[in-house]
Amino acid sequence: MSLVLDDVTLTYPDGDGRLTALDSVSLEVPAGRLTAVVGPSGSGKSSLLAVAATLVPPDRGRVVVAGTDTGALDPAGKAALRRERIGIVFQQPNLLASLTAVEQLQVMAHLSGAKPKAVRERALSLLDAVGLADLAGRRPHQLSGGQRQRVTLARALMNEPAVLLVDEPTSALDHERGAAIVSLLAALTRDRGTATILVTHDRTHLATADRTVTVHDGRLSQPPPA
Ligand SMILES: Nc1ncnc2c1ncn2[C@@H]1O[C@H](COP(=O)(O)OP(=O)(O)OP(=O)(O)O)[C@@H](O)[C@H]1O
Repeated sequence: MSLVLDDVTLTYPDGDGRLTALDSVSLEVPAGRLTAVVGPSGSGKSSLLAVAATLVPPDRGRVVVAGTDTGALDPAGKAALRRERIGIVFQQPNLLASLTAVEQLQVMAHLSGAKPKAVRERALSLLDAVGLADLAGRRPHQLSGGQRQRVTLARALMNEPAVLLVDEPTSALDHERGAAIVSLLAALTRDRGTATILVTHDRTHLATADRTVTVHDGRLSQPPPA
């Protein structure tokens, strides 16, 4: 298992008390498999991703990323783990306006100490994998919304993450382009062997996933009926 959440509870301050965003959540995401997470607004989906990304520590329970129990890590250790083992894709493609597509990927490897030529080759090969081989020299304003989201997917894979966390990547896209992004995500998950979580509100994407879990009031439940 590349990502394990074991009996995770997360609360936020709420007036005089605490709001339980995740309630004893356990989830195992194997390498090379796409797990979709669905649930109503406010049910805890983003909180689940934030805990899995080690951005928010749980009140209770364990988060194990690629065999590392993250509870034992200090902030620097968590930052290194995020950099080296976790790829994150947010709802909006947060690309840097002044950089070309290939440069967006190259900056990810800036701290890794890899040789610039090898970094550029990897960046170009990932852009090829997401169907953008011809657009490597374009800046974000010269790309469509779907193309920008493809760049963010390729960028998230730059450091060969074991875990890929993807939050509503299709919310800014029409249905057809959204479906194409999810199919691409499923193919990349299998090809690259990442343990992938996809948060989505679009149930038509679920057929593409290997497994679906539903969050309700911070609790995970079994797959919904098709
Ligand atoms: N930083 C925070 N402080 C306090 N409460 C929070 C915080 N972040 C989220 N919450 C609350 O925790 C619960 C779960 O929120 P979360 O963002 O995880 O839900 P979600 O399923 O991702 O929602 P959406 O689909 O609308 O994005 C909600 O009741 C929300 O109001």
